[in-house]
Amino acid sequence: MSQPFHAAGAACHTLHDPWTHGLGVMRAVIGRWLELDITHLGSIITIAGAAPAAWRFVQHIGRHAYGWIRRFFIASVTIPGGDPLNRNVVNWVLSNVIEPQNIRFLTARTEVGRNGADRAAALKKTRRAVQYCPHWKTTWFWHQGNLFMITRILDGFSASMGDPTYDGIGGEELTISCLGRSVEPIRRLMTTCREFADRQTQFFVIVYSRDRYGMSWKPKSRKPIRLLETVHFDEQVKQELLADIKNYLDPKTQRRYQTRSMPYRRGYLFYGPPGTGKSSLSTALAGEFGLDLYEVNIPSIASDADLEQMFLEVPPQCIVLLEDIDAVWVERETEKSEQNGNRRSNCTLSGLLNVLDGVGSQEGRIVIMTTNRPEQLDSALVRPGRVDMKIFLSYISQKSAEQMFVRMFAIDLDSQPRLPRKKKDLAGQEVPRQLDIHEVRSLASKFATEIPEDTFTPSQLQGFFQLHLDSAVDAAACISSWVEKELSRKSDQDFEIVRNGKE
Ligand SMILES: Nc1ncnc2c1ncn2[C@@H]1O[C@H](COP(=O)(O)OP(=O)(O)OP(=O)(O)O)[C@@H](O)[C@H]1O
Repeated sequence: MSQPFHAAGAACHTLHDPWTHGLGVMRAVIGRWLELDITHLGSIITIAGAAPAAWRFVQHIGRHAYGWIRRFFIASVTIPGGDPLNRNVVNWVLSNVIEPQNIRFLTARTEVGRNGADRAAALKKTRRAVQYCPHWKTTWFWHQGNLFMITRILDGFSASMGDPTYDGIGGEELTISCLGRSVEPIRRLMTTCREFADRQTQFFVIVYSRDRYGMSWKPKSRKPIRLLETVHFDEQVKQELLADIKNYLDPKTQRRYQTRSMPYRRGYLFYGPPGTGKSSLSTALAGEFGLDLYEVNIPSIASDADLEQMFLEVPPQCIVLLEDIDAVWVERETEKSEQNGNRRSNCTLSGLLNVLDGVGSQEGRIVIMTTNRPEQLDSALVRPGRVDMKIFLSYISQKSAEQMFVRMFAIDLDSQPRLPRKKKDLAGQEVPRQLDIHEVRSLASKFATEIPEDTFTPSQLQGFFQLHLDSAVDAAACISSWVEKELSRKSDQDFEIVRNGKE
């Protein structure tokens, strides 16, 4: 009679005290062990000894089975590290497959000198942001009804991490595998990744430069698209340049060139004093036509063969930018003397002419060269075929100065509510009221009359605007004294000395 009562009591007890219950179980197990026959113990030891061999056997079978599955039921595509497509795929995976909140493995390092920031300044002892990159090797996911596996080969990972501009995306070889016997789903996935990248970068110009070993092109920065209206120079020349590039990029033109056996490429020379917009125009054109910009820094190129390799690796439709071509200029005589042993430059003029001409040059590319000293350029470099159009960017005209004024101050007009004619703040001070576009335009034309024609560079004027962005009225009022001061400076090397807040 007491038995049922006892059992019920135990159940109740167990329910309320798991600790005691656990102890009870352990006691039972140990009790059983103690009751073990020694022959049982021998069998257990034998089984334990055989377990690793069995495990190895299972692994071996597993590897073979996986190998067979791979061979007959898995399609795969490998993308080399550094290829733009690799970057597109990793970007897509990071945005659509790997959820940031679920990532537990990251690499971290201090952000130094990214996006063209000043390396020296970056290395100063200021606290800098920490850059975290997801650290992943393999990921599985379903996409459009197919099962995919993406594996990153991390062999060269430490080398990538040593590169200060590496952002954890697209540096390592990738293998995309898909369950099935066709690579078609992988191709579709790659198209999705590319479209995703295009959508992400449609408001940016991607600037590529050679990696620090000079081995491959890699994205250096993403510059927000600069509208052509924001680069001020002769409107007629601007329209001619635009029409020329538009015509060149038209597929019909390509067919015409090809049927007539003409090399399908175009070269432009932008020349003019420093600060007149040569680089800005190049970036604006890349944005306007949706092209990537490939920057070639000739002094850093090790040899003509490397230069040729670089040109071979640029994609068919892009802009190749050779900035300050005069800075690397080697006159033919100098080049001859260099051949006699006094060699200074790694990359020769003839090497440059070769790549511009065709050896190792991609069809469909646009080459833009910029210079401050066009008179020093060899006529061979700027002959038609290598330079098809020369654009002079000069000191700012009154008309451009007026346009620049309107651009600086009209930008926020629409988004700001129009204030009443006279308004006072809580302290009774009069608040400057919002101008309308007509008033800005009229101030702009007054402003422009104060600017002597073709005297200042647009970048000088931009410097003036930076000091007066708060008020168009102030800018218009201060321009005459600024002009006077600038004209009285003997040269560009004269600096304003500011003492106790005064000049
Ligand atoms: N024509 C222009 N229209 C508008 N802004 C300009 C123009 N020219 C220069 N700027 C401004 O001046 C700055 C320097 O311009 P940019 O670097 O394009 O000149 P650059 O001619 O390439 O100079 P450098 O020969 O020294 O390389 C930029 O911030 C740019 O916005």
